[in-house]
Amino acid sequence: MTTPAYSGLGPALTYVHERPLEPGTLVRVPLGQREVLGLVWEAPGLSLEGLEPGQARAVLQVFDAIPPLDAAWRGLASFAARYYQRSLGEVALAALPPQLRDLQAEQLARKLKRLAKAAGSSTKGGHQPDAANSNAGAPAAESAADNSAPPELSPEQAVALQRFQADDRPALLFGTTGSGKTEVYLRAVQELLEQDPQAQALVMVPEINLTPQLEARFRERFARWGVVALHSGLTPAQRLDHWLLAHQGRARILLGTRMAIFASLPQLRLIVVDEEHDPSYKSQEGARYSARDLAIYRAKRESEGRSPGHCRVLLGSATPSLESWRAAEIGRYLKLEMPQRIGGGALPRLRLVNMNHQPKQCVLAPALLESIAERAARGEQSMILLNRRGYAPVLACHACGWKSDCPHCSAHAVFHKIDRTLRCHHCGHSARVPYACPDCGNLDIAPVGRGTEQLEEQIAGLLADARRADGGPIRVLRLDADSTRAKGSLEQQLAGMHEGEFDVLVGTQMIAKGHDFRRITLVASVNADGGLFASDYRAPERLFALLLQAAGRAGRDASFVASQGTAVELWVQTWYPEHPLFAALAQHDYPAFAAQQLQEREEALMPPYSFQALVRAEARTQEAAQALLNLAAQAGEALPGREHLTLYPAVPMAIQRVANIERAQMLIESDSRPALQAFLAAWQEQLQLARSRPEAKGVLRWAIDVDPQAI
Ligand SMILES: Nc1ncnc2c1ncn2[C@@H]1O[C@H](COP(=O)(O)OP(=O)(O)OP(=O)(O)O)[C@@H](O)[C@H]1O
Ligand SMILES: [Zn+2]
Repeated sequence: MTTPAYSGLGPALTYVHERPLEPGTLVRVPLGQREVLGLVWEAPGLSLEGLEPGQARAVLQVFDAIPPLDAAWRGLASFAARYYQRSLGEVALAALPPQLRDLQAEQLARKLKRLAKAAGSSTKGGHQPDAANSNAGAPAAESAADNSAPPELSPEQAVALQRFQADDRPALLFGTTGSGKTEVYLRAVQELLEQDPQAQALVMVPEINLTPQLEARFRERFARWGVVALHSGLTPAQRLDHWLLAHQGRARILLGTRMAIFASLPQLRLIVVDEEHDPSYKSQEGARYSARDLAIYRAKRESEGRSPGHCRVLLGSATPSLESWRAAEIGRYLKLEMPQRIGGGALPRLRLVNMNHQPKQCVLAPALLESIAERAARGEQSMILLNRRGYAPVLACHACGWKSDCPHCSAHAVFHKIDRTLRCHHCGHSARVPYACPDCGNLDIAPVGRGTEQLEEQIAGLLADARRADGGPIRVLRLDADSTRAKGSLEQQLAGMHEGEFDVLVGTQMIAKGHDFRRITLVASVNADGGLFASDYRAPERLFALLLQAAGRAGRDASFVASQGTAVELWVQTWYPEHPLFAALAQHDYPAFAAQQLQEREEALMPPYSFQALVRAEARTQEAAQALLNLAAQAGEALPGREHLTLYPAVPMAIQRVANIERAQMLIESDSRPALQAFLAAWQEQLQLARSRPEAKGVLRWAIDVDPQAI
């Protein structure tokens, strides 16, 4: 009984083999005219009696050079498929390294031999696998010696670690920015691996490129145990190597992005989820799983039949998700707190800039600009957050009202001055900036609004006369998805920032995340207001986290701050300085903010007090997309769980058309997770049936998003 790597096939398929195969064994099987990778799955109740010879096809190859995927892993895949409403085959096989699909059994066997040999020759002890070094396949240069001695834990770190180890619940490490959460992760991993010579640890981070320091620290300290990485930036060959090393238990530490939650780790005993609030843990395609939520499930599943705390989870954040925060408040998770920064440094003081009182058209308030210049002159760095890339979000003609809309999407094409293009950030459409207004011929078309490209240009202009500490002109660095497209450029630019090559860092949310900048003393946010009034109920939570995380990049080196005699500040330019969000921000009071948000959510019966799913349909016309959802909703009236659910009418998505495809969505809400789950499982059939109705002609696809993060 195997499930091939293609979705939409429904239940597993039956194959025969001359000898029994253990569940979890990787095989190659025929499927139609093709030969595909499959996984042997348990099929309780399946009987081969009465099966005519030739009715089931034969397994072609058995990958017996590696052990089968274990029961806990299979349990995780089944659960994820069920919970996120996808087929088991899709989830299970998408969780395997893609290159495995193209491999013959003997090729795999050869690869394993090579890996084993590399491991044997690269270190005396034989524990450090060559491929553990993710640096583009370069041979492992580091010796197996433990070359960096861990620092002594701060009292708060020591208490947190001790309490973590004395409990068996999932733990939420609520540690302020710069409180040294990473060191707690490192120590938890170290003590586990020392105490259990087999144990493996999984450490997840939102985006690995953003935290090269974290990766470096794990590699330095734990080289002897084999550290491998798993993320989308690896070559297919590296990904396979790393996966195999983890699967064989030879790499004992796996560092990865959300996809790593599905890695095979037969001796898994600890899962760390750093920056657990980060939206990137939720997949936005295929099975829309939350790696953080699956971490909780996986640890529980791994502990089944063993001691309760056999596999532990450690979530960490200075701004936890409200879901995790609440779980910690009610004792479902263990709450660990580290309110102090390492070195006792202060958190930045909030300075709200009331934009109603600034000179007209001002980009940065004069006082802010002055403060940035003064800091640069003293050798301090500043960081300016603007969560919008490009030069301007739209070009407009003031004569006729023409706007630079994307021809394929219901969205503006963004003006990028660098290459004079209009680029759609939704479908990727790109066109040259027109010389004159395409509608009326007016030559005077102008950018409206501001993106990072423009901010970078303006700041450079505004600070043209200012000087850095060495007397040279101020250097501005811009970091966003555009400036870091080339491989390695993000790492390189970040390194430059760390080394003090730049005075001002301008960028999107990627500059606010996790970085341990040592010389930043000022952080400014220049267009946060959008988040104050957005329609998505998660917008305030996102905005608060973003601002607090951004603020957390400042003043991280207490002795530097003291020696400079400087004031560490968070500047926020806003048209709404009275907004209550800023009062909580001024106090750096996440618990107060969370309490207020949770109260609102409870009153409105929003998650985490209710459970949601979003069904999205894509079609040639908006009518068809909506019709599919509405028809399926009608057909679902009698399904199990329905009485506990609210189905809202289908509506166009916020960006209704992308790449000429119309998109609609329907929100489903319930106060009962099991009811929602039961309904969704049964409802898929109705959605499928609704597709063949004439009203739904032109529907291309639909998908369910359980626990959606954006509505
Ligand atoms: N016990 C310790 N002794 C000395 N320095 C430490 C100790 N623990 C951590 N540090 C240092 O403190 C700094 C901040 O630590 P870290 O980056 O882990 O903070 P964090 O809690 O992850 O913050 P953020 O949430 O902002 O990412 C780092 O430079 C780290 O090397
Ligand atoms: Zn577009």
